[in-house]
Amino acid sequence: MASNYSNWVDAADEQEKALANQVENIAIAGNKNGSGSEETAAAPVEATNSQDSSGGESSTPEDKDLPASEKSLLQKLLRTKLVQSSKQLEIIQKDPTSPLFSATSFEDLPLRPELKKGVYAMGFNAPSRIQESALPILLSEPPQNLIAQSQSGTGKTAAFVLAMLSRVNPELNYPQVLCLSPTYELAIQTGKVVEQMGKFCPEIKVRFAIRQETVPHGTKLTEHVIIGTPGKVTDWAFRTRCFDLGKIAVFCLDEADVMIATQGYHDQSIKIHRSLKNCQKMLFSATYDIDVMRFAEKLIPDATVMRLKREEESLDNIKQYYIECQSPEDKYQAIATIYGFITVGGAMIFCQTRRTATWLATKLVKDGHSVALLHGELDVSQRIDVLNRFRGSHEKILITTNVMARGIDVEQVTLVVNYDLPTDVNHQADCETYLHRIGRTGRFGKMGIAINLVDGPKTIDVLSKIRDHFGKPIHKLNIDDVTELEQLES
Ligand SMILES: Nc1ncnc2c1ncn2[C@@H]1O[C@H](COP(=O)(O)OP(=O)(O)OP(=O)(O)O)[C@@H](O)[C@H]1O
Repeated sequence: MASNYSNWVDAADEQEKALANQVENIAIAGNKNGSGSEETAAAPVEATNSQDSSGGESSTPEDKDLPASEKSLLQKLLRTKLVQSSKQLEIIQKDPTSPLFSATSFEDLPLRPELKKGVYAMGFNAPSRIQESALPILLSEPPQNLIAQSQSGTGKTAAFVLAMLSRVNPELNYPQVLCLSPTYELAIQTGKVVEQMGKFCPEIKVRFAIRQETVPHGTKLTEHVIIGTPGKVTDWAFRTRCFDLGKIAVFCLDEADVMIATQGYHDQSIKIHRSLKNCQKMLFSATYDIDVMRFAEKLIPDATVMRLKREEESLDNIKQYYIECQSPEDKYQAIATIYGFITVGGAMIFCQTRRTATWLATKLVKDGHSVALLHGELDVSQRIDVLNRFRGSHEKILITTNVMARGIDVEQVTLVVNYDLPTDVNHQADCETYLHRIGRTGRFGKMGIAINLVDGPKTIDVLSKIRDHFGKPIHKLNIDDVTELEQLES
């Protein structure tokens, strides 16, 4: 059941090799300056640290070429669909059909007063549906196991962080809670949520088990919570032996489906899972395909399972569009045009390979745009630097690969563009990754827009499969046609 790749990034690498020829064609055809793909792909990635003071708002050559009416219309489309007040959020949370709905308040949940204080300090007024339904199970005595599915951006992280922190006994100075994340960035982000929610529990200490973190030989960890990636956690648990898996009281697998379905993660996660004793287990994700869910249920046979129906998986607050491109040049041109419209929020542009991402970022920078680039090959400090700059809106556009597809929560992302549609190694539609990618926008009830670029029968077929899978419309967006835009807006 597990795929043949040792991890998420390796899987992307393999896809990169498989797609090499296709990328070559894009590069050659898409480069107006006439330089070949190797040259552009290998160009220094100034894109990561572009100091363009325009911040993405300057008048670009594409801006100037566009009719003013068209420009203002797409801007309006983006703006009106994206800005949402806390009043609107309150209304959404009272709508029983919304995944953010809750009948209860945080006061009704069995949370410690310090944790409630932390939640309110984060500006959360009411729990979301997943928080409302998962927390009573996770906080019950005796502890119960849970396999939970909830749409992207609906507050799963807050749910499991509250459960994890509730179970810590700060008087015991050893790791009691273990949370596994598939990527370095996600582990750090979860750690930040732990820090914020645990603000009034200063006695609870957290340790990251991620790349570049080391533990001197013979050390025993005294922190209560470990958040890390499977490789480093395996290393610490079985080689360094700086903590005892047998003493872990809570085990959380975030993005559980990819942890189960990707071979390297699978092997490490299962090895860790096997060494747990008397431990509460919680699995969270926005997606579980049938095989993964079957496996998860076998792994934790006594777990309560919370599943979504297929038609509930994708969120209505994320409007999906596609732009039909005639050629690879056209695809680049579409991005350059869209760039001119991003005056609010931020955008994430997903490419299938590091190479395409690098090529696209380099070309956009050469053409005078300010964009950031993040992929798995950058070193750790570069990755964090790029993400922080993007979070701080220093760059409004992040060009990236699947490494950023899951879990990353950047509130102001209003637009996701699939420069390449997500496909597996067999070039088939990767519906789960699609859902996670578009879920980087439309966080917690905000409106978001996802735009897919298609450039030929193969990609149109992939998009049709994705549309049929989720049963949600993906509208055609003709950025040259103002009337069509007007219709789409309504
Ligand atoms: N009860 C709440 N009230 C208001 N905002 C909330 C609440 N719970 C979570 N949020 C906010 O909603 C955003 C999305 O939450 P979170 O990252 O936990 O979603 P998720 O379900 O884990 O998403 P993903 O599937 O992408 O991992 C975050 O910015 C978080 O701070």
